[in-house]
Amino acid sequence: MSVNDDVLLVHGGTPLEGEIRVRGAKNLVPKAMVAALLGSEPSRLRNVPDIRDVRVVRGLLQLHGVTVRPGEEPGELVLDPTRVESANVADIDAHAGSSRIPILFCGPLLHRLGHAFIPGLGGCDIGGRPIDFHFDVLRQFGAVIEKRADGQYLEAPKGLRGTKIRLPYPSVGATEQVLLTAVLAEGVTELSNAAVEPEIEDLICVLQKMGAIIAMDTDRTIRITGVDALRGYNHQALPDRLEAASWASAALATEGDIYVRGAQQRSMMTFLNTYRKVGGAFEIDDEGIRFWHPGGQLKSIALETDVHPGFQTDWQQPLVVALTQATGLSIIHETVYESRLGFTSALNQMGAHIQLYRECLGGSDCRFGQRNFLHSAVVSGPTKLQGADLVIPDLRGGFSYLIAALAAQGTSRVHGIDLINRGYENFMEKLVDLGAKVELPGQALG
Ligand SMILES: CC(=O)N[C@H]1[C@@H](OP(=O)(O)OP(=O)(O)OC[C@H]2O[C@@H](n3ccc(=O)[nH]c3=O)[C@H](O)[C@@H]2O)O[C@H](CO)[C@@H](O)[C@@H]1O
Ligand SMILES: C=C(OP(=O)(O)O)C(=O)O
Repeated sequence: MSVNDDVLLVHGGTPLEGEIRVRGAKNLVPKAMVAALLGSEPSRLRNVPDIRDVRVVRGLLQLHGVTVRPGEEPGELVLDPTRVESANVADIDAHAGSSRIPILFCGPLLHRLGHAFIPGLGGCDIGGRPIDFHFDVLRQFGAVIEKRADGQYLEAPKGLRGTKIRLPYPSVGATEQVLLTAVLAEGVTELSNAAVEPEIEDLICVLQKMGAIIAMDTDRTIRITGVDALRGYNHQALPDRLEAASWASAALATEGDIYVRGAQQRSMMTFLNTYRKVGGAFEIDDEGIRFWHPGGQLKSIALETDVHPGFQTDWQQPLVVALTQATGLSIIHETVYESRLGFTSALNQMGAHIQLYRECLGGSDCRFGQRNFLHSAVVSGPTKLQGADLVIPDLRGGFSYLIAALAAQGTSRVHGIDLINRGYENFMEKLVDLGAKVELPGQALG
């Protein structure tokens, strides 16, 4: 995509109507691809979306000697890790790209090669995003970590041994780090205060198919019994509940009606409850979920993001755009990332009334109270939005700006749209299919 392609003109005021499809989850697929590194034979992953985070991990795996090729059905990848030991790894930095995933190569590479090099990480700029939990748990397994100018170098001189770990916070990435390391470690690992997001359960399903022994208790404890070797897997990735919720929020904000094929009730229950409280309508069938604005006024709500089964933080930004159209004061308390509300200043430029606070507004005190982070918001609505010049700050913030521009009167210029390709497959085609009036300057869409 050239620099000029990275701007989208959005002519707002048209409800989004029609059907789109979501495929495998951005927060599962790249991790399942990394899991293939642990196997002694090829794995098949189905329902793989064509998004940048998948391409980045594909490049990293290939660099490590994994052959990745399309399978028989569309969206299927076959990952063959049988030649990892003979790979000559070079130029890893160039492939790290914008994703968080390279950190999850640690355990699998330590098992296979006895060493690993992890370059700087990407991912959304929505808080400090430290990786201290990852390195703490790897040390507990027996890894030795050396910080170098261009990244982290790891070795496991005595191999990796099962251990008892308690996470300070139920981090998704650190839980996955433990899973991907413990399955081939010697002995039993007991992880408490683990994250239990649906994508983690799906990763556990992948690992169990490979031959791992993993038990999940009801109290955030996961017990992994290390095994000597793992096979390949054949797995259909769970659908992207975060993308599905983004389109649901778009339907609400634009007074539209969108059938999201692939959306699943089970992984979206908390979102669906909130959607209903706001006044959004939905109807669930075996193939997907239809989301629509039923007419009348939307209702303001108090919303707190949290780890699963709480309200997922990645659902927050798109829903906030819809809340600018709700009557009264909505309160948002972001408890997962300290800086995930900065995107609201552009919404204010468009006519929204959103005030940020350092205090924990809403139900509970969180890690960010008293620490000077603007992590609570009060949204006062409804407000008419006007088109504006917008610069995309991060993945979900970017999609939120698209929704705001579509809900607004007039034309917006949305800069930096390529970032949205990191987690939304074919989003421009989907917008066109839903009747959005969008154009890439100098090019026809749809
Ligand atoms: C690729 C992927 O799956 N990304 C998801 C994953 O990110 P990711 O796995 O990076 O998020 P985590 O759950 O680890 O982060 C949650 C919190 O823990 C903190 N933390 C995390 C690790 C660490 O070593 N130290 C530390 O302090 C973070 O700063 C953050 O405040 O889960 C997030 C929370 O559901 C989602 O928003 C992201 O979309
Ligand atoms: C924060 C997100 O992703 P990542 O962890 O990949 O930056 C996201 O998907 O909203």
